[in-house]
Amino acid sequence: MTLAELVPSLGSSLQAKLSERIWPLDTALGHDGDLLLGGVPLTRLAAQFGTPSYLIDENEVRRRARAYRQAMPEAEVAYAGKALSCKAVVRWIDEEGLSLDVCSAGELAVARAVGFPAERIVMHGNAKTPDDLKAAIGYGVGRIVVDSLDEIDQLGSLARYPQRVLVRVTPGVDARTHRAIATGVEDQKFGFSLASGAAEDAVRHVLAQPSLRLVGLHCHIGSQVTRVASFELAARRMVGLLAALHAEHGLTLPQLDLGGGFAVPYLDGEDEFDLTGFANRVRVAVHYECQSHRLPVPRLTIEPGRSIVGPAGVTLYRVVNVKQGGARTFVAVDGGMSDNPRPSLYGARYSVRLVGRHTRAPRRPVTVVGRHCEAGDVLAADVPLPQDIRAGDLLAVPCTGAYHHSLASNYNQVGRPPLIGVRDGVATVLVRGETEDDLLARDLG
Ligand SMILES: Cc1ncc(COP(=O)(O)O)c(C=O)c1O
Ligand SMILES: N[C@@H](CCCC[NH3+])C(=O)O
Repeated sequence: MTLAELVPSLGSSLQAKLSERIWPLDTALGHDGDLLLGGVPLTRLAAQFGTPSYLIDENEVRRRARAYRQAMPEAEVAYAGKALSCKAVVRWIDEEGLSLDVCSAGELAVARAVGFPAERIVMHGNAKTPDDLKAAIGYGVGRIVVDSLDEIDQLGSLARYPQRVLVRVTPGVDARTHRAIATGVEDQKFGFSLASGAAEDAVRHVLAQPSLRLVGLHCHIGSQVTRVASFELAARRMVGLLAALHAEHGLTLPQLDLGGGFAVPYLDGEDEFDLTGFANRVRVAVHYECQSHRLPVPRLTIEPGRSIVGPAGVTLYRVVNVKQGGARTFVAVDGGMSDNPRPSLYGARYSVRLVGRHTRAPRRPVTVVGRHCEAGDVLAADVPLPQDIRAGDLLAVPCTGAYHHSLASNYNQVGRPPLIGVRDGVATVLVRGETEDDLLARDLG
């Protein structure tokens, strides 16, 4: 069963729902080609907040958070804040009873600002700075996931017993995702290799630090992972390591964190991740392996980021011009790689929809490009849009809630767009957009 089928919609709408599954569940068709997100017309949001704007549907985020808890009630679900971190979203996550994965003092500061319970915070990072570690210790975060021998030494001298830690392990599992976001394979910067014995060395190193208390192991095989079998394999290998540590040190580690990485569909027709299948197969694999090694079953943690917030987000753009260039028609919008670098980084593909007017014009493939000074600033190649698309039209891009706001830049001195929350017909500015004054204020000349 997929996440969309697991939990019924929280909100209700009298309007017709969109059949495409890439929009938040409550997205409704409005008048004259408008769409309603969280009960608010997109044309009204564009008029009120300008474009580009990031929109996030609060009910969709909450629904997804609940679906994870429901699919794995025995596990801890820690939202990965790197996907989208701001006070409101972190507050929703807290209210839904999830834990939180942070990977910098900055992400922790957001959690602290809303009083997120420290014991439900896990800190990650392959190169945590002394400031990151001090912030984590200062707030008393529940667990720190150590990722290098240097870090273990440093944390050992900064922390007071019992600072709980997990060791990040690279299990040697190829999750068959984009190379830049595949983190379970050998020969890369994250974690300690299982195959080489580095993970067991790291455990010995932690055990030698009197201020640290080892409570478990962690792995994260990558992001936008579609294959449940990859998670299952990683889980088996991790239990194998728990068993080896039990044999060598007599250690019974109570926690096993299997990371995040659950894929979401970006294009209509792409499959939803099989969340129930994942939960069942991983549960069975862990129980089976534990039984065969005569180990107690550890408490599992999973860390979904993208799959909690990605499909809850929509970005609005205004068309600036339409140009025939060689073989292609370019539709240039008022945003681009500064608000969405994913196409340039990962070759990510998106669907684009004209909003706010009806047209009978046939659709033809166009290339939606941004405003930045790079030929590679393409937001969506070969997407069908009506032939009469023109300057001033409003475009909406779904599935932009994860790794858009958090990856945004100020390239070409462009201010980052606002983040607008929508829920039950009400829109709220969650993070205001950056102005030229904001950018100039940091420039001390
Ligand atoms: C340690 C860790 N946990 C969780 C995540 C969240 O991944 P995703 O957003 O793909 O669920 C990441 C990012 O890939 C990560 O590095
Ligand atoms: N930024 C990546 C995901 C990184 C996951 C974090 N480890 C993306 O947009 O797909």
